[in-house]
Amino acid sequence: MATSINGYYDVPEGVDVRGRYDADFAAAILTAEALRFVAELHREFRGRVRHAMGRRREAQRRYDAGAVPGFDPATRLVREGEWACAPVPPAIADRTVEITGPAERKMVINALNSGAKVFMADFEDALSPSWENLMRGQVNLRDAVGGTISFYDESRNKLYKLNDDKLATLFVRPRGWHLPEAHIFVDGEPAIGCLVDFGLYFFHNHAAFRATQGEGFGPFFYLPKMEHSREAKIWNDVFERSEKFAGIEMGSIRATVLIETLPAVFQMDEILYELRDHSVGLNCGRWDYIFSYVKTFRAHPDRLLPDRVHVGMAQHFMRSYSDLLIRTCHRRSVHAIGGMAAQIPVKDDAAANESALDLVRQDKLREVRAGHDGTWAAHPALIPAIAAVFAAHMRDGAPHQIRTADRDDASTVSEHDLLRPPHGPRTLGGLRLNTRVGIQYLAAWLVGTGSVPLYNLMEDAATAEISRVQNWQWIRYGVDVDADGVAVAVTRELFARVLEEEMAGIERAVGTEMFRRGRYREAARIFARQCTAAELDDFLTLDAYDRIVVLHPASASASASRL
Ligand SMILES: CC(=O)SCCNC(=O)CCNC(=O)[C@H](O)C(C)(C)COP(=O)(O)OP(=O)(O)OC[C@H]1O[C@@H](n2cnc3c(N)ncnc32)[C@H](O)[C@@H]1OP(=O)(O)O
Ligand SMILES: O=CC(=O)O
Ligand SMILES: [Mg+2]
Repeated sequence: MATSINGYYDVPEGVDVRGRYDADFAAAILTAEALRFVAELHREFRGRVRHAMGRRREAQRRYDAGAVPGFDPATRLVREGEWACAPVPPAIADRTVEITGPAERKMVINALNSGAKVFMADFEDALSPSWENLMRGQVNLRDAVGGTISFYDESRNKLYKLNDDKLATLFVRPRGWHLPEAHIFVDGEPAIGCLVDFGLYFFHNHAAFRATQGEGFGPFFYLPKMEHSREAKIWNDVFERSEKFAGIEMGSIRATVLIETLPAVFQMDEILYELRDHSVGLNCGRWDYIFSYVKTFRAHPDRLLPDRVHVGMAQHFMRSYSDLLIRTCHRRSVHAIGGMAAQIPVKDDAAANESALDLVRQDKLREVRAGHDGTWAAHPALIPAIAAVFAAHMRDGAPHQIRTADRDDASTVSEHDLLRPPHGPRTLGGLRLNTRVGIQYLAAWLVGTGSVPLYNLMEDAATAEISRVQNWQWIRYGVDVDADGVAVAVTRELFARVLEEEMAGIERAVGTEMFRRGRYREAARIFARQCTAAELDDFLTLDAYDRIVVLHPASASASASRL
């Protein structure tokens, strides 16, 4: 039932919705019952989330004082013990190609029709978390699960709707634990963002999903940016609480955790253990992982990164991470999913397009040979090539390699392997590229677009973070970069000049009118402040979040407090 009173959302006790009123949101998503469910999750788990965020800060203080992350002696028995996660549900035994993308209407339809086995609808790296994007995303997913989603593109006179068969199975990625939702207040504080994403989606879709997609299981989730198994335990308890609420069997909800922070690589067994009844594996979130390496070691000038383009999966620390992840997952009977190659189709240059495709194929070949059970695709046009590589190289023609690639050789991967600094050149070109990309990404994010094509690569929040923290690191330690054969120290002055020149370059490239209408100057100010801050900010998107918060009524406070 539509739940509005004179253009206001009908909210339960203690809940205040400060986002724009929209009759569709009120009718389809922000019902009093759904908001009550979200508020109950928030109330039950806020203390533990706050504690977990505090423990993150404590750990970072230890790293800042010279410590390095490592395996926890207290949980040795979990790592060494023989146990397995619950069996993989049949509906997702085959996850060889998973397409990802923001929960935007046309993209949701295209992704579900894409031929991929799974579609991960993203409220995280690929989505700018504005009120409109989040709520429209929820409406889109509800229509997708209900099978009614369609979209009419006027400019093309084209109607988008779901295929009759072979749709991808839906996973949803809520935001990380650190982000608040400033448009929904519970008991006077902003709601925990990921519990809003999870709670609204679960409330409206669990029954339909299990009936039409999950073959009795589900809904399915991807869980981002965790740093410790205590955070996985919170998710596990959120799932159990939700299953009880819905009256469905324990273990119905399933989730794949992204291992995309450096501390988490030492917690993979522990994370799977906490989620053992709800787990369907781990994923190599390589871009946030690189970002996290810099952030974790922000006080360690002996661990500086080379140019972003050189920090690939062939670096020793990245290969070790992927190998250990595969071994850990297969030992616990779940999928080890690969990551995202950054290359996307090049539209107007056949040769460049072929080389991009070739780089994607090489990346996927490395993954399937290493033992990954599936991988990510950023764009539908990449799916046939990726699927072909996996089909040709999966061991024994099975839908996964859980039992055929044990990777016991990776049991020797050590702390030293996982932490070994990457090598490669640092160049002025790298500083320029970081700056150009970081500003353009942030400008897009501020106007509501969370994933963009830039210089023929996919850029999202995770890749933009690398640009930001790498610049910060180089400025902070005044590193020498190669400028056409001459060593030049990166100073604030050099960065200021680079920024000015890159802004001029962006203006030339996008045109004066677009530059004026876009939020490039604001993006440059935020990016510059972050790159030159005395202390490295935790997240670019947390700092910039207040700038996309639009409250109704306007009298409400515009500032989201930190969790
Ligand atoms: C680090 C990480 O977290 S990775 C995971 C998060 N990142 C992502 O999910 C990125 C997903 N990919 C994308 O957003 C886009 O592909 C981009 C931004 C990289 C490229 O976008 P564009 O250059 O605009 O794509 P392009 O114009 O080639 O799109 C062509 C068609 O493919 C569709 N398409 C492109 N990417 C996707 C996708 N990921 N899912 C569904 N459809 C897609 C477009 O909707 C478009 O459809 P149309 O022809 O019906 O209009
Ligand atoms: O979320 C994925 C990543 O690479 O980051
Ligand atoms: Mg990520």
